[in-house]
Amino acid sequence: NYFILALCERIKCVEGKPLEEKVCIIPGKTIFGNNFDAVNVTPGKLFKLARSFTKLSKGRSYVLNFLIGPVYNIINAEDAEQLFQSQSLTTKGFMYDFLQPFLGDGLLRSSEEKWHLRRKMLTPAFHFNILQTFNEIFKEESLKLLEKLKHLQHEDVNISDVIDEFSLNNVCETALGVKLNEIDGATEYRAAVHNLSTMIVRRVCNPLMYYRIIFYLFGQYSETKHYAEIIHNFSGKIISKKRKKFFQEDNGCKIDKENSYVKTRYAMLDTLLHNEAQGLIDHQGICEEVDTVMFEGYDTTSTCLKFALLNLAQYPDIQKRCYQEIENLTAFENLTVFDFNKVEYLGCVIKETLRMHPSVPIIQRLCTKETVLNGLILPTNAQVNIHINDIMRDSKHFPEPSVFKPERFLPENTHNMHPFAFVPFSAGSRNCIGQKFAMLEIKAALVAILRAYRVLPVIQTKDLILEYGITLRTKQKLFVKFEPRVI
Ligand code: HEM
Repeated sequence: NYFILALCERIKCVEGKPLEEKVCIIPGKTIFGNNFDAVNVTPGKLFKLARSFTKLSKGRSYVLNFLIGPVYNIINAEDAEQLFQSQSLTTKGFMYDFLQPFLGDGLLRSSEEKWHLRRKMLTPAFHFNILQTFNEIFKEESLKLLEKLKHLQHEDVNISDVIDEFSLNNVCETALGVKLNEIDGATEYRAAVHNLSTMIVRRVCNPLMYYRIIFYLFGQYSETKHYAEIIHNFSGKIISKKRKKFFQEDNGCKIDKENSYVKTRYAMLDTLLHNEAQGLIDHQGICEEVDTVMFEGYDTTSTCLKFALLNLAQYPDIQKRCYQEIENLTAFENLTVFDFNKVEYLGCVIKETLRMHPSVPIIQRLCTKETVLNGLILPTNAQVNIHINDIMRDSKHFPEPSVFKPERFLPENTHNMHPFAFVPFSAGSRNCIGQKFAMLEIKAALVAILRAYRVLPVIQTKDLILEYGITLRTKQKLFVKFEPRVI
């Protein structure tokens, strides 16, 4: 039953056939299974290692054997289908434990009853009517972004410097209902999120640090605690302040009977305070959800926006077509969610960006009991890695997968697309709650930028060295130039 020297329980085939007939088993570098394959690799090497496994397996999903349990790695849409449709394989894998000091048991990490309750609670905060009020925030922040770019025209701009702030401002104002620059400690907050992410990735790269006791004794436990405290103090302070205001102004009246219609500007925190008033969530629960939404909504969106700008700079013809699509739209301040939804080709550019450079390249599930999946028997504690990155680069579904072709996503070309071939936001019950939010925010920023500037390349996308982070990262800094349009 055991893959002996890896000290790992085996995955078996339902029909009792040899496992190799169903999946590829990646041989380890040592006789101890794959236990020592990734010791002390860098995030960049880890990304490369995963791609080398994909190459070795020739498009078949594959198995790795570790001391903590076997890992079934899904790399194609056909194998992902059952998992995404499963109602039982919804518990997150061990990597998400590293986020616990930071996010607690918020929506991303929680499971079963707690997840159901919280997902139901937060869903109205992403309703179309609420997105319309968020649209006003996205437009304001996009105009502020243009103001910043005015001082950076014709220069090589490190886009992280402007885009990260844009994205964090948006999520802070939509989640908490306050402008980031009006709050003390915003700079420290941003730095703490960044440092914590870096430390989590370092932990992922060192399997010894997966064991809590080793991490406490020899890892960066105290630094993790320190940065987590900065983050919690920041959001906790705002939550307490908003709670006072919420009850003074009787904001509970903002939501009508259907729990969806809002007349005034609204924040996700209002939804949570409304539920607190009904005894459905407590202060700690609110903090968990606010931290989760801030974290999930910040880095993911800014990563996509940065890659989209790089792609637009790289392909001037595609950029020109996007510009032609938006140049005659009404004044930016008046654009509605409906207007943004009609901007079809730019939407295809964002989707193609997410296909080639998904902000979240890998997600993970845990088998809490023996589980049958794709004809395999996965033992308790087996992990399932879903390589979103590989699924969306499968030439069966995306011919010439390394070529940037937004046309793939035009409606006439998507009729026969496999339902799980394009999954940047995951799929099934644990899909991304913020996907419409993200698409709208990214579109607003790109429409504002493209109407004012031509984006020019400084670096080549083909030269980028990709790295695993909590979100996709690059070894290099990302630069483009912004040249004002002469109209
Ligand atoms: C381009 C932008 C984004 C991408 C690519 C993205 C991708 C994803 C993915 C792949 C998951 C599944 C994670 C897993 O199964 O472990 C997820 C979950 C989640 N996302 Fe996003 N996301 C984006 C933007 C956002 C935004 C803007 C928000 C909120 C404002 C958000 C909030 C969440 C939350 C709360 C979850 C957990 C949902 C649950 O488990 O019920 N995301 N996202």
